[in-house]
Amino acid sequence: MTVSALELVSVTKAYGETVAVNAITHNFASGSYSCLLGPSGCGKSSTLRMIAGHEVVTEGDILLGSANITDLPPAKRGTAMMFQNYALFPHLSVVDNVAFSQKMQGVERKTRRARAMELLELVHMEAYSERVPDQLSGGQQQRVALARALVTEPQILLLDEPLSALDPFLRTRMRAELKKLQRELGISFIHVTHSQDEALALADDIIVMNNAVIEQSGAPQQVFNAPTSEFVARFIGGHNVMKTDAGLMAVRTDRVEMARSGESTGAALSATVRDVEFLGSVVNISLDGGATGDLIATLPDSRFFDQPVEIGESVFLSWKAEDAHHLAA
Ligand SMILES: Nc1ncnc2c1ncn2[C@@H]1O[C@H](COP(=O)(O)OP(=O)(O)OP(=O)(O)O)[C@@H](O)[C@H]1O
Repeated sequence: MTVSALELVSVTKAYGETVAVNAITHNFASGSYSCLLGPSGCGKSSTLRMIAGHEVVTEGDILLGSANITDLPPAKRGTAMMFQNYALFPHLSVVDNVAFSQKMQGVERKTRRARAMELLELVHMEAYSERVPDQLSGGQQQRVALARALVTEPQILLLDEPLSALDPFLRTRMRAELKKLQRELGISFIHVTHSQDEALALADDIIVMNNAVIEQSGAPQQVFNAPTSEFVARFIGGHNVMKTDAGLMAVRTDRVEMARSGESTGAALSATVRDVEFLGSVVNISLDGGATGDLIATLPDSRFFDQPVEIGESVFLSWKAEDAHHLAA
């Protein structure tokens, strides 16, 4: 199967007066894992639902390869959606849940059950085929929902907060399984999340949304290392946003060097230790940077404990010029 790229061209969604998505343009590369990342209400689910065909596009176009799919019904688009609550039919067995869409297409029973069993094997759920959803754990229900979405052989799988119903341990495990599945199938996954960690761990391409627009997109390392706006620097986490004479700047908290007062450094800033938080492998030191604002220095635990600082102590902070990035306000 050839997998096409998906393109959003100036796509807008308005619900009456509310503009949920405002003229966004983005190219999702074929066979890539993309995460739509942003806070609640930024328009990511509306974007996903328009791609799926569950929501009418107010303006703009959605192109899949050379086809304009903007106005096609969901089943004719080459996309499939996996919902947050999995939306399994409670009275149908696992295998019948997975085979359901083929039944609707008139595929004969034996063929559709065989195909459903193939998909259940793919997600390691073949042993549970005759159970009903209530007899499965959250993680198992999610696997069945995945199999059900994939049975239609979509070019693009759309996932709306697929991991949010799982406990933290299972979430990390399923995250790895989603990524592996996407790699094996070679189709595109577009995954909506408000979790920075999830997006950084999974995505080839992160699309950060805020207030109905795309603030920044790119590879995880690129977005994390060089946020271009204050919003992205704060939302992606791990950054200090500093007020300087040259405007707002971002520096990763783990790129801040800390020296004690009196030591000779090319210090950029003096600051006072406000708090020390031990996080296992690293220690976060909260600092009062005066007019520059509050900062955090993240040190490896061994470095911190070699020369621990006390709350109230004065320190000098510095960083390499290339680690500081100008931010749009
Ligand atoms: N059916 C609807 N009718 C009216 N307004 C809506 C509707 N669906 C969403 N909205 C509004 O559109 C905006 C974007 O909503 P959307 O669900 O796309 O955001 P989101 O980023 O996915 O948020 P969340 O993470 O909370 O699901 C919000 O202001 C929301 O209140």
